Amino acid sequence: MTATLLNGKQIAQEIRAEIAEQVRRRVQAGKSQPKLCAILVGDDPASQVYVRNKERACEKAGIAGTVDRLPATTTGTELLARIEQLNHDPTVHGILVQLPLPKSESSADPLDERRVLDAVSPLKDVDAFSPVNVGLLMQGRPRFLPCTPHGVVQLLHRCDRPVAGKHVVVIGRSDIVGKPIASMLSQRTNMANQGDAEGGRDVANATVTIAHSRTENLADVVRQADCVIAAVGIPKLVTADMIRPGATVVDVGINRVDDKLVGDVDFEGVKEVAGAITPVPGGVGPLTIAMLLHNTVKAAELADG
Ligand SMILES: Nc1nc2c(c(=O)[nH]1)N[C@@H](CN(C=O)c1ccc(C(=O)N[C@@H](CCC(=O)O)C(=O)O)cc1)CN2
Ligand SMILES: [Mg+2]
Repeated sequence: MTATLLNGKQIAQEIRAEIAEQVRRRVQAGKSQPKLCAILVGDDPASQVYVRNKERACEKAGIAGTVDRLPATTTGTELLARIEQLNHDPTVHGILVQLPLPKSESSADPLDERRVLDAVSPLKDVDAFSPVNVGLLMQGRPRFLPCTPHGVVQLLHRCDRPVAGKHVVVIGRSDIVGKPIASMLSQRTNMANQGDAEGGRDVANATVTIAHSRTENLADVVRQADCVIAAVGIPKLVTADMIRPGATVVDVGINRVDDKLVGDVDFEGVKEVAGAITPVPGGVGPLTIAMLLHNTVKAAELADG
């Protein structure tokens, strides 16, 4: 069997076109142009590419996008002060701090990721990393959905891969992907809130298992899954023998091995067993940026009152 390819790149393009149209209508109605400010500290090459891609995606969608590029020598106090400025700037609707932050050069005044993310106003927190937004999501009344998990939900929804009543195994328990996707897929209502739900399937009400580095007999656990979501950051961890025939396999991993991009799934082997599979690149990654645009428009709507 050869799996259906879940083309995240194409779905991201569809979503971005929908958002561009939403922004066009919004501005035509006399409302403000949504504005996103990204903060990039240091010179991590991958982060520079992601932030540049966010800037470009904003521009194409009619969203104003700016990037604050700060040196790796920036202190915790300086970064918190910049976030506070943006929190109070009424022209800025969305704020994000690109992760990872560099290893601090100032031991007296370090860049503390938790403190930095906590400082972003929950009403402008388009990454949905603040404790307020995480709490709202856990309670089933999200304000912003975290971008990568929302991308996965959109992918399953738009590719007609229902998970209601099914067993989803999430491999990985990060705050950015594993924990929120497990929460979203197990909730009572569909979390996919971009675009028209018609034609899609219920992406909620799943039975979810979270597996991780301490899980015993990982292969046995994964073999029980109707849908596997791999977000653990270990290249090609998920192999064909771990997959139930016909299962849906979503690869969130982006690992650089010998200058090549490799997912957490052994794509060549698994595609012969799975019912559907995302590639890397071109799977979940492009949806992260599409869902960031969605959240930026939502932040502008919240500011409308
Ligand atoms: N503040 C944030 N930091 C980080 C996030 C985030 O959502 N918010 N996620 C990742 C990085 N990221 C966006 O920031 C991101 C990663 C990958 C892609 C993507 O499109 N990947 C492509 C491959 C691109 C490549 O060649 O590297 C793909 O998978 O097809 C988009 C966004 C960590 N930090
Ligand atoms: Mg991918």
